[in-house]
Amino acid sequence: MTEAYVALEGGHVIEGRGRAPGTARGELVFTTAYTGYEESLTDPSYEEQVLTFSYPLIGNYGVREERFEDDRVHPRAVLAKELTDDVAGWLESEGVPAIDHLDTREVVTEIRDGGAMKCGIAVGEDVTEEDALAELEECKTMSEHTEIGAQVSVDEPVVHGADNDGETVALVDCGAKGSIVDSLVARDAEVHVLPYDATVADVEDVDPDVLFISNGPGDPANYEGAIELVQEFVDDTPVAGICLGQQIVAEALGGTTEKMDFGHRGVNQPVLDVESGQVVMTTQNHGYTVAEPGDHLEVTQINVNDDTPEGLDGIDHDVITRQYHPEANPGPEDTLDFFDDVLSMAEGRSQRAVPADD
Ligand SMILES: NC(=O)CC[C@H](N)C(=O)O
Repeated sequence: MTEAYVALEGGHVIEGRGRAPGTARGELVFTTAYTGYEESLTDPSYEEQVLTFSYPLIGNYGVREERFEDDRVHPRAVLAKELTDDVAGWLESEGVPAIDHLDTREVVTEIRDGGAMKCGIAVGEDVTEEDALAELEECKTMSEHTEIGAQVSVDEPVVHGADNDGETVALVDCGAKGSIVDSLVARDAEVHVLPYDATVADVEDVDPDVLFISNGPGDPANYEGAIELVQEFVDDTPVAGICLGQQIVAEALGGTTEKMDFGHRGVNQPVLDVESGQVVMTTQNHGYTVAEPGDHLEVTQINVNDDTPEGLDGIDHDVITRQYHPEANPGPEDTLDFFDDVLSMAEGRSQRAVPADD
């Protein structure tokens, strides 16, 4: 039988059943999502993390490419109570180690008590606990991955919806989920996906109606280029952001971010809209949060469980951001209208920029 070990920060080693071979290391996190494993596993925001599914059976409806958010699996390794052969085979073909038949309640409890932590993974015929511990030894914290944007971003600009007549969006790709592009294109936007380190001139070339900062992995402080773009354009161009995008916008406009203990990952996180009093169910996947919004941003939505900021509006600029994932995939579609709000804000800019003929 294949050996399989997870070495947790502090040296505790958990044993399971090997489902896809290899060694790996990363930040150990868990998601409570009970559906949408294909979307989660292809979400670039999981780059450099090891993903534990707390839901006990993963893979019961197969693996289909049309549900992928990107063209590869992003977590470094996958842990679950039970993985189907479909998912295990997919992970093996992607070279991503996978382990099941371990006590995921124990893993989740360790993370809840100790916070998201480093881990080492070893799966294979001849691997030992020491191999997993050696991986743990080499593991970096998320904020030490200073070049993580380069691992997940496009290298060159890519245009989607070139024939659309709607607003022009410059989407800074810090690891964008495909569904963000799809949600904008479906609303008639022309979306210019730009590398995470796009320059001011690159954005000026697009002359966007809105500058949109995507989701993405790692510490928002490591995206200096995107932070500068927001500072450069916010006076004249509406700005939107999702997840990492909200954190980058806050950093750019005088707010601060901080690491959470174990973050929010799942598809039923309740969010309160402060003004309307309405609660929506949201998809989340983040380990950092906005700590202070600063003087230029107002918190419009909060997480019902822990009051962390879930939505920000510009006080003196056209800015809207969300900490959760309005594009769903996986998860509930309660908040898709965020994209309508972003494009209405952009329309205001395009009307200002193009004076009426009459
Ligand atoms: N999904 C995301 O954009 C994640 C944002 C950031 N990397 C975090 O962990 O908080």
